[in-house]
Amino acid sequence: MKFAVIVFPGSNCDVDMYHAIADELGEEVEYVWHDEDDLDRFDAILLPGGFSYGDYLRSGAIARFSKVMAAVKKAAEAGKPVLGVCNGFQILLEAGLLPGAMRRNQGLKFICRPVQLAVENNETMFTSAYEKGEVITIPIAHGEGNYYCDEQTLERLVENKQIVFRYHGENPNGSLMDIAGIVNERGNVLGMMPHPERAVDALLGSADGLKLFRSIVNYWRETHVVTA
Ligand SMILES: NC(=O)CC[C@H](N)C(=O)O
Repeated sequence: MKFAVIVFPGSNCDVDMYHAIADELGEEVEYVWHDEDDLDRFDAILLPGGFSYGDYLRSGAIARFSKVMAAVKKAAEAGKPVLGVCNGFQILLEAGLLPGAMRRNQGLKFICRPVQLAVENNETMFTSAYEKGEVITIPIAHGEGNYYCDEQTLERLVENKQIVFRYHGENPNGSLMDIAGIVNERGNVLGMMPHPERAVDALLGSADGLKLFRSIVNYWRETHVVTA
């Protein structure tokens, strides 16, 4: 299975993402610069965190016009797994690949620390290796993670089980319904504020993020590898 890590000017979690896939997961991975327009050779697309274009206007608001985003849309339409973490999530929202928007954190401060998440939906291609309701520890690092959407959208998210991760115990940024991560209706595009790529080894304080990447590989094998 081959992963793409999309790199924008200002990305800063691309190396961690690459490390998680290459060294911890043991799968093929390649960096892809934002001005590429063909992602057909990849099976899954990863949009890492950072400060693309310096977070000017709003986080992700400029990156979504990058050439590569048309190819990300195409991959999403083809049903390939697309994961956006933190700034990657913000870009997916700005690009309209996920519903809703991000506001500044309620306390108006950048927050960088581990938080607890509850796995709300473990029936996605990103979460099948978790138990339903499992509480996991994953670090956050953002200034704009206060997820917001209108009432109708929220109802739809709940009805379709699109809320995948919720903050557990304490909500660090004021997001609606403690939302930490959502998928699109089809279930193949996941955006999340916490950083699973920073939680792939007990040495880093948690390895809980690894199951997310394993779920993607399991999904891909189930759908692509033919066994006798
Ligand atoms: N780690 C990140 O991706 C940061 C995202 C974005 N720049 C923010 O502060 O909200």
